[in-house]
Amino acid sequence: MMQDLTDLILSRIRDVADYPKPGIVFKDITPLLGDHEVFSAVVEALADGLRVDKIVGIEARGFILAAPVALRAGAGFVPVRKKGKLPAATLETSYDLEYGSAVIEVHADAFAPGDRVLIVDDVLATGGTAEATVELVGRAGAEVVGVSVLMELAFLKGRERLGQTGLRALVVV
Ligand SMILES: O=P(O)(O)OC[C@H]1O[C@H](OP(=O)(O)OP(=O)(O)O)[C@H](O)[C@@H]1O
Ligand SMILES: Nc1ncnc2[nH]cnc12
Repeated sequence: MMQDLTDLILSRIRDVADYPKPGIVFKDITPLLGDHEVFSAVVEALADGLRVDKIVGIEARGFILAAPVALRAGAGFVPVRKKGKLPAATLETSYDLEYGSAVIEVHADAFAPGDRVLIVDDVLATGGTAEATVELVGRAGAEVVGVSVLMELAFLKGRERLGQTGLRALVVV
C-alpha cells in the first residue's frame, strides 16, 4: 500500500475521547467520508483485485464502505443488520464488541450455496463483530474469503479472533 494513502487516511480519522463510554477512544471516520478524494481512494483500495460474488457490510458504518466496494468490484451487496431490522427469515448470532454487546442477523436466503464473500467494515477493534459475522455468513452457506477493514486497532488483538480467515486493514494503529 502506498504510504500516501496511509497518511491521507490517518489525516481524516478523528479521535474522540470517552465516546461512547469513559476510557474509549472512538475513531470517527466522518471527516474521511466527507472528503471525496480520500473516500474514493479508500473504496478503490478495498476493491482492488477482488474476485468475489458478494460483499457483506455490517450495520451501520460498514454499509457506507461495503456498498461502493461491491459496485466497484462487480459484486452483490448483502447487509448484516442489528436484530429486528431485516424483514424476511433470518439467521442470528450474539457477540461482544469493545463497548457493548449486540445481536446481528442476515437473511437466510442471502447467498447462493458456495458464494465467495468478502466482509467489509470500518474498524476492527476486539474483533467480536467480525468473528460473529464470519460465523453467521458461513452458517448461511457462503464461503468467507476474508475480512477487509479501513482501520485495525492492533492493541485490541482482534486479528487473533479471526483465526484462518484472512484480514486486510488499510491502516493499522
Ligand atoms: O471489533 P469490535 O470490538 O467488534 O468493534 C468493531 C465494530 O464496532 C463498530 O460498530 P458499532 O457496533 O459501534 O455500530 P455502528 O456501525 O452502528 O456505529 C464498528 O463499526 C465495527 O462494526
Ligand atoms: N474505538 C473505536 N472507534 C470506532 N469504532 C469502534 N468500534 C469498536 N471500537 C471502536
